[in-house]
Amino acid sequence: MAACLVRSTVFRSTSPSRWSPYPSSAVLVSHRDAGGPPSSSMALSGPRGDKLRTIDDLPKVGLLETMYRMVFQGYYNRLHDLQIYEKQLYGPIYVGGFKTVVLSSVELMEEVLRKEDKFPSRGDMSLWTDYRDLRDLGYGPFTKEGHDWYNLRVLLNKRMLQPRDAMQYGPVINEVVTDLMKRICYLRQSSPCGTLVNNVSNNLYLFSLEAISSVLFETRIGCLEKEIPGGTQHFLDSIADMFANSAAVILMPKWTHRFVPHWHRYVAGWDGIFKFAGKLIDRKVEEMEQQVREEQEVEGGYLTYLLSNTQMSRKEVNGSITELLLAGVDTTANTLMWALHLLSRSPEAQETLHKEVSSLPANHILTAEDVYAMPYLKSVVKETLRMYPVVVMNARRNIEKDVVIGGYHFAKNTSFGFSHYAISHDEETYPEPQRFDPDRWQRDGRERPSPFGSIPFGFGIRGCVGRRIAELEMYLFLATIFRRFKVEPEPSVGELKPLSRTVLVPDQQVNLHFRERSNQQSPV
Ligand code: HEM
Repeated sequence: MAACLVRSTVFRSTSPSRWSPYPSSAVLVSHRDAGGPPSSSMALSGPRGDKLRTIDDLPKVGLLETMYRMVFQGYYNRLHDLQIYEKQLYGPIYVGGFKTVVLSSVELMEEVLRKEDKFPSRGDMSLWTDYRDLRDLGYGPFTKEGHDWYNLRVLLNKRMLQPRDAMQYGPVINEVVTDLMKRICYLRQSSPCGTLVNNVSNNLYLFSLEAISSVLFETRIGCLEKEIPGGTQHFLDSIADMFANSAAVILMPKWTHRFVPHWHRYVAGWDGIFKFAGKLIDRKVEEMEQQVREEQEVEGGYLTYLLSNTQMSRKEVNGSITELLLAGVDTTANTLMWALHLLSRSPEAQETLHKEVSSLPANHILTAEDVYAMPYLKSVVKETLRMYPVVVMNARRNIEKDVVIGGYHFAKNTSFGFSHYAISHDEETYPEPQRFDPDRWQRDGRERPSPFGSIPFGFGIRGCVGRRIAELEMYLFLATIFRRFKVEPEPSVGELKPLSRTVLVPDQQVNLHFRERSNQQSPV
C-alpha cells in the first residue's frame, strides 16, 4: 500500500502538467482560447476626447518566442520567473504568447478587477467540461458560467465563505490535525536520529485531502491511517492520473482524443474521482433518509446542507463537491509546506510564532477562536502566500462589455492574465521582496501596502470560496506544530526553489527535523 502511495505522489509531483483547476490554464496553456486578439476596430475616446490606444499598440510576444522560452530556456516549469523576466522586457502590460493581455502591475490588475463583469469569468474550462458532457455529469463552481454560476455560488457560499462559517469546522479539522501530529511523531521517532521527517510534502498532501474531505463529506476517508483503505488509495491514484494526463490532453485537438491513451487515462481518472465522491454522497443520502424515516431532525454539516437544499439538484451537488475537493488539496498542502520551509530557515520568526501559539495553557486544545485571535500566525500565512502564491497566475475575461485599462481600449472577450508572482514580488510594494518578513502584515499603525499587492485567493465574487476553510486548516496545523516543536531544515537538502506545476511546488523532496521543545506538555 505504501508503495502505491509513493507511486501516486511521485507521479503527481513530478508530472510536467502545468494545468490546474486554477485559472493559469486559461491564461497560459489553453490553445483553445487563442482565437486571435479581440477586435480593436471600435475607436473609443479618452476623457479629453483623445483617441484611446488599443491592443495593437501593446508590445507582443510571439508564439514561437514563447515556445522557445518555455522549451529551450527552461521556463516551462518556471512560469513565475518568466513573469518577472517578461515584465523586465516588456513592462507591466503586454500581449503574451497565448494572446492574453498580461498584467504585472498592481494598479493595472486592480483596474481590471474593479471593472470586472457582473458574473466574472476566467475563460475556457473545456478541459473539465468536455469530461462532464461526455458522462452527463453536473458542473460545479469552476465550470459553470454566467447566471447559472452565480446562482450556484450563492448556495455554495453559505456555510463556507465567512470566517464564522468556517469556524464550525474547527473540531472536525482539529481531529485531522491530531492525526497528522501522531503521524509526524511516529515518523520522526522511526528515523535514525529520532527527529527527521522525510517527504513532508506528501504528508501535507494527505493531511489536506483528509481535512477537506472531512469537511465536505462529513466523514473520514483514512488518508492518514498507516494502511490507506483501498478505495481511498484508488481515489488518490485517480486524482494523480487525471492531473498527470491533463497537459497532454489540452495540447491535443479534440478530434484526436479517442485515438490517444492520454485521453482515456484522463477520463478514467475523472471516473475514479466522481465514483468515489458519488459513493460518499450516496451514503450521506441514505443516512438522511433513515433519519427522516425515524422522524429525527436531519442535521449535519456542509453536505447535509447542500443535499437538503431544494434549489440544488443531485447532479449539481456531485459536480460541486468534486470541484471543491480538487481545488482544496494541492493549494493548502503546498502553502503549508512553504510556511514550514520559511519558518525552519527563520529562527527569529519561528520564536515569535512559538511565543504567540504557546500563550494558552499547554494542555488546552487550540480552537478556531484561539487561532483567529493570533495576529502573528495570520501574518505568517499571509507572508508565505505573498512569497509563494501557489496559484501563480489568475485571469479574467470581459464577456459583457468593452473596457479601458491603463488608457488602452479592449474589446469584449479579451483575456487578461494577472502575474500574481511578479506583482507580489514588486519591491515598490514590498521592499526586499525576497525577505520573509511576517511583520509586514502586522496592524501596528505602519503604512500598509495596496490591498491588491498580494491577493493569493483572488478577488471579488469569483474569489476563492474555500479561503476561510484553507486558512483555518493552516492556522490550526501551524499553531499546533509550533507549540510543540522547533522545526529545522535537514542540512543535506539544498536551497529549495519553486517550480510551477499544478501549483507552486518545491523542486526537491523536503525533509525537516521536528525537535521537541522540552517544556511542552502538548495535548496531542
Ligand atoms: C491556500 C489555499 C488556497 C488558495 C491559495 C486558493 C486560491 C484560489 C484562487 C486564486 C482562486 C481564483 C479566484 C479568482 O478567480 O478570483 C480560487 C478559486 C477557487 N477555490 Fe481556492 N484556494 C485555496 C484553497 C481552496 C479550498 C480549501 C477550496 C475548497 C474548499 C477552494 C475552492 C475553490 C473554488 C471552488 C474556486 C472557484 C471559485 C469560482 O470560480 O467560483 N480553494 N482559489
